[in-house]
Amino acid sequence: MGVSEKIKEIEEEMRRTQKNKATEYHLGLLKGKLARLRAQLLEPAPGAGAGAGTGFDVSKSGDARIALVGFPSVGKSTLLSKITKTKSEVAAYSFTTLTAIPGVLEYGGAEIQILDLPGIIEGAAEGKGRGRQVISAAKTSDLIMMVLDATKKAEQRALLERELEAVGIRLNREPPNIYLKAKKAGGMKLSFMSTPKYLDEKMIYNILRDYKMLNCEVLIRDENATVDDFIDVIMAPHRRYIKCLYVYNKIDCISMQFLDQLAHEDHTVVMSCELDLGITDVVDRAWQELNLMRIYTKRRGVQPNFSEALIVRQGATVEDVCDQVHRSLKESFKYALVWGASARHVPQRVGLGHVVADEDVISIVTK
Ligand SMILES: Nc1nc2c(ncn2[C@@H]2O[C@H](COP(=O)(O)OP(=O)(O)OP(=O)(O)O)[C@@H](O)[C@H]2O)c(=O)[nH]1
Ligand SMILES: [K+]
Ligand SMILES: [Mg+2]
Repeated sequence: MGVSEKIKEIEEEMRRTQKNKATEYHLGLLKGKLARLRAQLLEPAPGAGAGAGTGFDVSKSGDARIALVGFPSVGKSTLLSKITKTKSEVAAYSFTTLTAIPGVLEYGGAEIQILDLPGIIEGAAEGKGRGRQVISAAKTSDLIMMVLDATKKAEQRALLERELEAVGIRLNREPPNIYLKAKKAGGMKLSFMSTPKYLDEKMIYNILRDYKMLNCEVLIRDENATVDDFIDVIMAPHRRYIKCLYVYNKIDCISMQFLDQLAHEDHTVVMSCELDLGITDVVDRAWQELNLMRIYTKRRGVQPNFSEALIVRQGATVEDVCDQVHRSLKESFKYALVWGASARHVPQRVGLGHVVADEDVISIVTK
């Protein structure tokens, strides 16, 4: 029996099994098995070369990567052509795009790689169409833009989410607050910060044994942790926690009332590529979700160059900015002058520990 068939069988058994106190442990084990099989599905078979589990052969470039994921003909390629200089073929029929098409979005001196991907359909995670390849490519991104057709049924979003979940992508979530460390000896050591509501010792020991993790240390820090969370922690190398922005396209074809409803959902933006509506909003929101900041450097007496930015993560300090310029810069650092949102007055004289803000201008003074 192939892996896909085994997965189907387990899913079938889970559907048949009634959820109650007596079946809870059995269901927990089935979940664990399912997670292992799904990970296997993504591993290319030995000797298969760059096969099933790998994404498309596009190397990463720029400061971050955004993947456009969605059903066929929702407007992914149309969007790529709007926000980058790359032209990806657009047509009214499904599967117009057959491979990954990279483009570059320039955003105030930052360069973001946008990957236009083939459309995926239900069953993608199990290998339908290019599904697995698309999802593997999505797994390498810093942000998934899930492009949705506003005129289609609301289920499309949940369907896609399920496909991404099935291959270990967790959208807009943090890793579970559970500590797990494999040991060489000493058996299974389990402790809790407070009594968990959805997990008990028996369940955890069962799953650990099933995964042959007979020597390990577990600390459940979150009382709301579930069996799925615990399996995610065991499967950590196969899990990716990625931000997702839901982008509803074709709002030119829906009522104002429905548009208003969509626009108020979390992590959601609406647009019409056809009418050129909301595109800048989509780009701004994507930038926000990436949680990056653009810092412009300025030399004494010279205007800063706003077409080139240093890209740092949210919470970065002047020290991180120095490291971006040059690895040894902080050794000769004396102080920095800062203009912008993080400065109390401009310019503010600051040290290495100063936390910068998006679009700050910084002048570094060395010894
Ligand atoms: N009404 C309307 N049609 C749109 C809009 N944006 C794109 N389209 C149309 O939708 C169709 C599909 O667009 P594509 O960009 O090829 O869609 P895709 O998601 O890349 O499709 P695949 O590559 O086949 O997965 C084309 O006929 C577009 O002209 C929009 O905002 N409104
Ligand atoms: K299309
Ligand atoms: Mg396309």
